[in-house]
Amino acid sequence: MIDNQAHSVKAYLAGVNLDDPNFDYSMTELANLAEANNFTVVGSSQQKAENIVASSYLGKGKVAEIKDLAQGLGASVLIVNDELTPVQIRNLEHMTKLRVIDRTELILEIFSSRARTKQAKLQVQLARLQYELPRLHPSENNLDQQHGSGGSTGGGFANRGAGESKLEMNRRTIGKQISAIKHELKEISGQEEIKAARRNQSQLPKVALVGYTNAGKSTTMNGLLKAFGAGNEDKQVMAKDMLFATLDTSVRRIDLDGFSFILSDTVGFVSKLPHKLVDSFKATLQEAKDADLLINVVDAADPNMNQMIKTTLEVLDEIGVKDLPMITAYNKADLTDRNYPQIEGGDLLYSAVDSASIQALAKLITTRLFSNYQITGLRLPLTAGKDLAYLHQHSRVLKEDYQADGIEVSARLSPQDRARFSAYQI
Ligand SMILES: Nc1nc2c(ncn2[C@@H]2O[C@H](COP(=O)(O)OP(=O)(O)OP(=O)(O)O)[C@@H](O)[C@H]2O)c(=O)[nH]1
Ligand SMILES: [Mg+2]
Repeated sequence: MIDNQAHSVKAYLAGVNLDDPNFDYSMTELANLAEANNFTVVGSSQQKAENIVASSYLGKGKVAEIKDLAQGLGASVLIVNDELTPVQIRNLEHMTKLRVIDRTELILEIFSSRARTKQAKLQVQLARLQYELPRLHPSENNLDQQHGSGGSTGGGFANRGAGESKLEMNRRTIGKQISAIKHELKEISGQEEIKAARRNQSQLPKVALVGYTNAGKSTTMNGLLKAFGAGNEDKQVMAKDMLFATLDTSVRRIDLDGFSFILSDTVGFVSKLPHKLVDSFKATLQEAKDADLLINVVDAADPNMNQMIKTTLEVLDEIGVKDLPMITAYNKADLTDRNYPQIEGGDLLYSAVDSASIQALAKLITTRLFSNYQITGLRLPLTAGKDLAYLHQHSRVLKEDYQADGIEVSARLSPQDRARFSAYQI
């Protein structure tokens, strides 16, 4: 565990640049992640190279240079821009005399400190244990370390045998914890009420807010809820100026004029999001996979906007979201000098805290989701209670009139539902 809550610890950053055009941006991100973890970033170095050095990530000369610079600036921690092997971390710590933290551990740590619900906590714990498992080392008393009570016990040759059996025990314990958590997560997602809620939700079109962390997804959800919350206006989600404020998925029904859909808000993205983390957040990200329309919320006031868009598209690809219709929603226009709200092509420049913007977003969603829906008149037999219930769940029923020979209904129907009820059309 990274323990820097009591006072801000000074950290030095380092990264290997393998001729990556986005390298500078990834270092900016690393600094933001470090600061989100309460570190004070005092300096940063990069090494241009063709390969990562297998034993120590950075080359020897660079390590010596960083050691001097970091010490001169009073840093006690070195944060590196990639996920390192256990050997690389140990060697770097040995060579620099600094505590070395890699990008994955940094992100895991932020997720740990933000997790509030049981599901989020279990998902983070799972990712953390999976990260730690291959990093157990015979010379380290890892489980003690995990509970914050000790560091390396520095196993020499003499206690190697004891160390190895301890290692086996630690591996077994972590392995058991991993299966227990997987089991518990499965149970949570299998709970009947959640399943029932999903079934109900699946009747209406689904829209998912996705995007880079801190772009304004939750604020956008709150704006739509406030204006069109269908009686759930007070079910606002948490929006906050920090990385990864949201770690769960919230799902709400939105009733626009004549149209309804299900809106979800979920965890934000960052580049090089650790695979294990993406993997353990599968359930949370499911909503985005099931969506009929994605709203990619972008911070239009951030100079790195284009890289953030690229990052979001990469993460979506990684979680298997492909070829879904998408609106790019350029948020925080109030922090730019441009006029808003403004619809351009299929996209929107807006501010999530501006009500005219929220109306424009709603209109755009309507156009994209419901353009081929039509108001349809039906006459159902009086015995068609099931059909009527279906219509209420799947569409917006605008009129329902009981007459002697049947129920006259007017509803806004998708092409599929128009075909389904064609026999009853009037
Ligand atoms: N000025 C301005 N600030 C905004 C706007 N939209 C959101 N914010 C602020 O941006 C910060 C992040 O907003 P959130 O809605 O929490 O962002 P998010 O995308 O849900 O972030 P994560 O859940 O952390 O990934 C908050 O401080 C919001 O108040 C906007 O249109 N204008
Ligand atoms: Mg959020």
